[in-house]
Amino acid sequence: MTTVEPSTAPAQRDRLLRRTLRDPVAVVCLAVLGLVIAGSLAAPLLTSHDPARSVLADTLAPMSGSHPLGGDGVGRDVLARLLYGGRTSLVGGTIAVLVAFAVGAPLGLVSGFYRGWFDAVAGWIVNIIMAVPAIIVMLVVMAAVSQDLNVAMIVLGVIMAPMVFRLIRASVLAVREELYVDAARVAGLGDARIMRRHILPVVIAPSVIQATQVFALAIGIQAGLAFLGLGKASQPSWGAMLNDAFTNVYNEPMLLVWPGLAMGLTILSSSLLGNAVRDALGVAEPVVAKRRRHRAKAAGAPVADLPADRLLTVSGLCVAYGEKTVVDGVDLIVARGEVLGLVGESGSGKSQTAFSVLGLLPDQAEVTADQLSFDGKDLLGLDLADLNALRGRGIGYIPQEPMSNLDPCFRIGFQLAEPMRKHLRLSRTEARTKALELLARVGIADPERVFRSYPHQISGGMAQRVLIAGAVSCDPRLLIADEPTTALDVTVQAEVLDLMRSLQRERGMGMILVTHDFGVVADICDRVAVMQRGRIVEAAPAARIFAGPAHEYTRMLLDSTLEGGPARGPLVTPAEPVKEVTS
Ligand SMILES: Nc1ncnc2c1ncn2[C@@H]1O[C@H](COP(=O)(O)OP(=O)(O)OP(=O)(O)O)[C@@H](O)[C@H]1O
Repeated sequence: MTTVEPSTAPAQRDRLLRRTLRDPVAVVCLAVLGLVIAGSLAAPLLTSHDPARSVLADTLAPMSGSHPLGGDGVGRDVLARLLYGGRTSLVGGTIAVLVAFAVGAPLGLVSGFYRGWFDAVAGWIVNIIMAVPAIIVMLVVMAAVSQDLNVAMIVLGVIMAPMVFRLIRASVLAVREELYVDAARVAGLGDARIMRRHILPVVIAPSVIQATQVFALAIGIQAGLAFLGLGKASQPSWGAMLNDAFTNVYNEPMLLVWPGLAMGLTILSSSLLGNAVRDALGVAEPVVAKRRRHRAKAAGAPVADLPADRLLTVSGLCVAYGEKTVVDGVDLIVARGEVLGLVGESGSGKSQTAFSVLGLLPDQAEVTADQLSFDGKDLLGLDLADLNALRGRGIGYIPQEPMSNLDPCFRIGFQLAEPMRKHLRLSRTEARTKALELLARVGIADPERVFRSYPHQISGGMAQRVLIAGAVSCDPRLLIADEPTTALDVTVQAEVLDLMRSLQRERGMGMILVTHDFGVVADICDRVAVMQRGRIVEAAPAARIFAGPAHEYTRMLLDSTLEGGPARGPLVTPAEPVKEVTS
């Protein structure tokens, strides 16, 4: 097995920066924020005026060489107040973010991870803080403790900590139930290690967006307080500038423009930058790209040498999570129009293999392969954009849980039409027509109604038909179906399998059917690869497997299916592969 060096934190940061900088919106936002930060840091160099000093003669002074943006209502230089006011806003926003995360993040992590009495007490305290009217508390603190706007920002940070707490707690709760976290526990990893490896990476992306929101909100609230006249007179701020500008709005309307513009641009840029960073974090690190880069250095078999009918070639595929190898040197081939059953007990690595082909594994997965090619294209050389174009168009995917794979917020029609508009460049009307045809094709009696429905308004069987329609909508050459019938009623299972088989024949698609059920294999598969503990132990035409399985593990799986008996425990056999005999 070829191994990939675990990526270092600086390398991850570099990758994140590079990905963020690929987004033009992020670049503009960074430029605006950079200007605001540079302007406020360089304020003493850019202006010689004291932002708090009034000169009667400069009251509402027009723009001039000595006052590039003029004077305000009490004769202070507007440019100086704008630049120094930026400092107040940026420092205030940063204080609020730091306090909110310093209080909310550890509490959220511990509460979500350990639950129990700590979670109950923390939840109770958080509810109390959230019930307190924030603005009144800040007014009281400013009146009783200090007029400094930074003190108000500390209070604001504490008041916003519950938002951070709830977000982080919810993220931790979502991930702590995952099987792989249980596996890490069972493997004897300590809590700190599990948190660092499995929990923190999940929490970072939502935290980034939350931090930018808290920052933007804090700047707005700070300006609001200053607008109300709070804060020290010696502390210039954009809010105080707005206050002065309103007093003189009829005489000098431009006074409103500068602080308004500075505030608007800063708040907008930090929010949009948060979205861009979140997107960059959310785009799965090119697990596949990792693998590709790795492979690019190695001499893989030239894709051009593959037989013309070969659709997918997987050779020497390995997937590891830290010390744990979950796919260990898997070789698979799928010919055009062929249905390959990938069979094995739960946890044998079937889904991980399928997700490797789709490039859908999480960041933590270390993936390597001697070869991974699809339809004559070396998947190892594709960048993320090409891979995205390939998913849907080249490779379709049918998941196990139909309901959780449909977004409850959008109508079925929208969810079906959107990929077609993107991949096939169809107009809204064309995509609608095609979606309705597809719904009819997958056996939905009233396509119009289902098209207009939300996911909760249809049954599980219908939802799976919708997902099948979606998977074939962009005419993929390979369909990967991960236990597509497991979540369905027995009576619906056979219909869905029939549907998949007829669609596959009619469109000549290759298919990988991930299943643990030999009954399903018998129904639909041409060839079978049997997986045990991350390895293919036997691969052969389906008829040959049914006639006489060569590997003991295959025999055991087959027996348990045919007997219809209770599931047996895992069979401990040497995972020695039985080589495929090509027919
Ligand atoms: N993110 C992860 N981190 C660590 N281990 C993981 C992760 N995801 C999956 N695994 C582990 O990889 C192994 C293979 O999982 P996989 O989902 O491929 O099994 P499967 O054969 O498809 O089983 P099932 O039929 O139950 O889905 C399992 O032991 C699983 O716990």
